[in-house]
Amino acid sequence: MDLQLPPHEGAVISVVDMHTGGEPLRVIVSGYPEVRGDSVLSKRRYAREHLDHLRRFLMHEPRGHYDMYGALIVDSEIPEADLGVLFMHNDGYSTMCGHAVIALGRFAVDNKLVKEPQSPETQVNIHCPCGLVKAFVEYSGGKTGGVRFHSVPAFAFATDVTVTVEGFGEVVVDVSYGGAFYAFVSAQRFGLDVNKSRTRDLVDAATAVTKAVKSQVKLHHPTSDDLAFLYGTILTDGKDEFSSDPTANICVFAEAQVDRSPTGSGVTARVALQYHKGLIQLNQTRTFQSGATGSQFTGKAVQETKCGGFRAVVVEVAGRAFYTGVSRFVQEPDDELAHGFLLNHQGPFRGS
Ligand SMILES: O=C(O)[C@H]1NCC[C@@H]1O
Repeated sequence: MDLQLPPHEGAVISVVDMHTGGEPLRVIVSGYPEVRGDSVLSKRRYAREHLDHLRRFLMHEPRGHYDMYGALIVDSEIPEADLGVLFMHNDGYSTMCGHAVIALGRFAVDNKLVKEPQSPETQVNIHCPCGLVKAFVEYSGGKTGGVRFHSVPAFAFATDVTVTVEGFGEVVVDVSYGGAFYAFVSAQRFGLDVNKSRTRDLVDAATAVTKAVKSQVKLHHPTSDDLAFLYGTILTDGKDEFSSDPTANICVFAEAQVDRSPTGSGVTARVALQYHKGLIQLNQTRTFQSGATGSQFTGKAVQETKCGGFRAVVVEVAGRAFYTGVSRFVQEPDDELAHGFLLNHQGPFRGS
């Protein structure tokens, strides 16, 4: 059967779907209008202000779902970048996304966005809103495989901060930056287990922490105010001391969105925190496991550096991404739900 597109209005948007450790990545390959701006950060602002209907069209139902994630490839103003990217989720636009970098590394090599692929690894420089991230993609016999990346300087922003969390009282959290800011706290503080508790309970606790930190801790980033916001909360199993055993965490980000992967930017921030506390040394590789799916990334601090006045580290994160499909999305003129809506099991219907 020769599949035809139905009669539609507006652009046809083509995507390639992938996943990294279970976390989806919808890579937008054509159909988007020009994203204006003279930097990746200003393009992020432009997309938020002028093109947000397209994010909802692709991320929300009926084409996406509550926990969908996307990447829009854009031009970068940095000469050494092979590509620029904007990240999108259920509520807006992120500044860093490790699971997406792992998938995009493969995508870039497979789709010849880099010059000549090299074996055993091809370097892909991806300009994310937080800065230049270097991905190293396994490449052999014409096939791409696992990906490791070096993120932007990561640093512990504040440790042992007491916040008052609705429903839980005073909670002590750490705040760390790995291209995006996260609050970290052991799930045990809420009587929960990141591997065994109901996802809904983990989401409720993490969301309450996010709300508290957002209102009670003022964040700042040395290079741009656009980076100074709390992206989410990561509940951990509390096993921060170095060990060859995996340590589990679950990341709840954006609007109570649950990462299926161990969270590349979260692993970056968590390694920076562990390094800051003297719990891990340079080049000690730790395995991080998703409490949601059991999928794993590895992470290690590879170099000391600075970010403004913060002592920072370059963190290497490694994982594997897979392709799941290719789609072309359209909108029929008489479809009242075509613009996208969100439904989760806890809240009311939210049309967009
Ligand atoms: O791997 C990561 O860094 C991302 N996954 C979804 C939330 C984060 O952006």
